[in-house]
Amino acid sequence: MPYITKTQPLPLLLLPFPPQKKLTPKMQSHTLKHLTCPWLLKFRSASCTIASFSFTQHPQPEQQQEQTQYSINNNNKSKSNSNKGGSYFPKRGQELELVCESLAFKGKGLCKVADTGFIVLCDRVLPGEKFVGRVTRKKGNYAEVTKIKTISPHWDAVDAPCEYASYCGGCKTQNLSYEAQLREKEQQVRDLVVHVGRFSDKDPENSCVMKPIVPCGIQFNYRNKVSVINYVQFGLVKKAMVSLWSSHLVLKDGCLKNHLRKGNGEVNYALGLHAPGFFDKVLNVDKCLLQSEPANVVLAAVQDCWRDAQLGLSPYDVHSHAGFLKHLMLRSGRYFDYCRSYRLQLLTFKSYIPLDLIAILLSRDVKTGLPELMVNFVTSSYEPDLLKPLVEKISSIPEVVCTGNFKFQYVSIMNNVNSSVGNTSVGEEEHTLYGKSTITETLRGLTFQISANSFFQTNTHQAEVLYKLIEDCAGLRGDGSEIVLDLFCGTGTIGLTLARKVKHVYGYEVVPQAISDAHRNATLNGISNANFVQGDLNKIGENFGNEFPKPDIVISDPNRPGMHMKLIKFLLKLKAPRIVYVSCNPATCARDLDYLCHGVTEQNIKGCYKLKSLQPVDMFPHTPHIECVCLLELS
Ligand SMILES: C[S@@+](CC[C@H](N)C(=O)[O-])C[C@H]1O[C@@H](n2cnc3c(N)ncnc32)[C@H](O)[C@@H]1O
Repeated sequence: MPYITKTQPLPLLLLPFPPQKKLTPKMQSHTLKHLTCPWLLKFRSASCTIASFSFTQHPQPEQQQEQTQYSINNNNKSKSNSNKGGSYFPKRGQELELVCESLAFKGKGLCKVADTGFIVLCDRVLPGEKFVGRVTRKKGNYAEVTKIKTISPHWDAVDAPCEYASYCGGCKTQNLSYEAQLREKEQQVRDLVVHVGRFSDKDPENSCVMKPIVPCGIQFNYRNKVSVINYVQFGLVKKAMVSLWSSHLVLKDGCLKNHLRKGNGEVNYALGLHAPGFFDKVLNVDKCLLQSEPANVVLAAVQDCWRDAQLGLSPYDVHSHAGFLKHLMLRSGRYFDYCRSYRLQLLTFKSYIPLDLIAILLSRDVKTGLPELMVNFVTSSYEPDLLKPLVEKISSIPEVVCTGNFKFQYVSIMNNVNSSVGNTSVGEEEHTLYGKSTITETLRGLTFQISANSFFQTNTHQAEVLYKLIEDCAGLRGDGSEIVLDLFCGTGTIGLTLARKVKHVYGYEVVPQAISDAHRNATLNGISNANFVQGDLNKIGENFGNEFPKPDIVISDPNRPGMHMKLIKFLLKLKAPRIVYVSCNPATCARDLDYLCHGVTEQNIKGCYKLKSLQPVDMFPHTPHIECVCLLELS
C-alpha cells in the first residue's frame, strides 16, 4: 500500500478540560498525575502508600524541629525561620552548610539540611560536594539555594574543558567526571522507576529489568544542531542593565552579572547562549564544545563581522521588539564520526594530526558522503541584501565549502523570517540564500533530508545506538509480517528504519512539516510501506485506531510531557503485544509505565503490561538529559 501523500488529520476531539482551569474531582480523573517534584519522592517515599499515591508532598515530622545550629549567618534567627505549622523552613538569604547528595532531574544538586531532612536544591554543585549555599527561593516545601563557596569538592570533580562551563546553561556537569555523570543519571532513573513507577527494587522480578546506562562514545562535538532547546540557543539579544564595557557576562557571587556599556554609553550586544534563567541575557560565546568544529568556524566568522557598523545589522531587542537579527542556528552532519574514522586510520602512523587537517586530507579522496552544514539566520523581516555580506563570508570559508581540490563540506544558508514578538526560531517564511534548502544525514543505512525546522535526533552518533536498541526491543520475527504503529514519529526516522523488516508502518505526528519530511524520506529511501499522518495525539477521539490494523508493535516516543491520558487509555484498550516506549524524560516515563503496568487506580482501569526492560541511554554528555528505551509486553 503506498504511503499517504496528503496529510490526513486525526479524528480530533478537543480536550474537555483546559489545564489552566481549576480541576473538579471528575476532571482530575481525566488528567495525569502531577510530577512537579518527582525527586522529592525518593526522600519522602515513606509518606506515600502504594494505594493512594500522592504527589502533593508534606513536610515530615522530623522536619518540624526548629533549627539553629545549621545556619551559619551571623545574624541568623533560626527560630523565626519556622513556618506557621512549626515545621522547619529556612529564611530567604539564610546561609546553610550543605552536602550535595545526588543530582535531580534538571542537574540541580539535591541536599538535605542536616538533621531536619528539609530539602534544598542548588545549581552547579556536585554529589559529595560540601558547600555554603544562600537561600534564594522558597518553593512549596523545599527551597532553592545559590552556591556561595565550596568547602570541599567531590572527588569525581574534574576541570571543565570549556571556558564558559561554570555559567553557561548548556553543560551543567562538565566538571564531573564522565563516569560519575553516568552513575548519577542511572541512579536518577532507578529512583524514579521505584518511587514514581512503583516498580519495587525489592521485587526479584524487577531486579533484572533495569539495565545499566549506555554511555555515549563521544563526549564533545556531538550535537548536530544548536537551537532553542535546553538553553543552548544562539540569539542576538540586547543585554539589559549595562554598566561597564565588556563583551562577556561574568560570574560574581554565584550570579551572572553584566559587565558592559562602552565609555560613550552605547549599549553592548551579544551573540551566544542564553544565560540560565534569563530570557533577555545572552552569554557571548565564540565556541561551543558540544557542536561540530565546522559549526564553530562559522560561529567565529559571524562573530568576527556582525558588529561592523558598516553592515547595518541591528540585533533584535526582546524588550522593544526592534531590530533585525534574531537567531543563528547551526546544523551539521556527522563531522565527528567522519573525522574519527580517519583519525583512527591515521593514528596507525603514530602521528598526531589535527582533526581539521584530517578532514581536509580525507575529503580529497571522497566525492560523496561529506558532512554537510546548514546555517540558518532567523530575522524579523526579509532583507536579503543586509545578509549578503554574511553569506559571502560564510560561503568563502575554506573549511566549510568546496574550494579547489579540498571538498570538505557542503553548506546551505537559509533565512527564516519571523516577524512575531516571540523569541521562536521557526520562521513564518523560509528563503534559501545559498546552496539547497536541506542537508542530508544518514542513520542506520537510510538517508534523511533535514530542513531548517524539522526535528532530527540531535546526537546522530548516539541515535544509531538508540535506534538499534529500539529495534532489538521490537523483537522482529524476521518474516516481514508485523504491523508497527510509530507514535510521535517526527520525520519518520524510527518507523522508516524498521520499515524494510516489517509489513507496514503507521506514523502519527503533530507537526505538518515533519510529516512532509517523513513522506520525502520514505520516497528518498524507496520505502512504500509507511503511512504518516498529521494529528495531535493529545486529542485523539473514539475513532482513533480505525484507520490502521491492530499493530504487533507500538513505538511511542513522546516529548517531555509524556503521553496524554487519552493515549494511555487507548493503548490499554488496544492491547498490542509489545510497546517500545522511548522517553526523553524519566519522570513522565516512570509515570506512564506505572499506568500501563499497574493501571489507573483513580479511574478503576487495570494495567495490562509487564515491564520487561528499561535501558537508560546517555545521548547528551555534560547535560542533565537522559533517554530511556523501555520494553513492555502484554501480560
Ligand atoms: C522526542 S520527538 C521524537 C521524534 C521521532 N520519534 C524521532 O526519533 O526522531 C517527539 C515528537 O513528538 C511530536 N509531538 C509532540 N507532541 C505531540 C502531540 N501532541 N501529538 C503528536 N505528536 C506530538 C513532536 O513534534 C516530535 O516530533
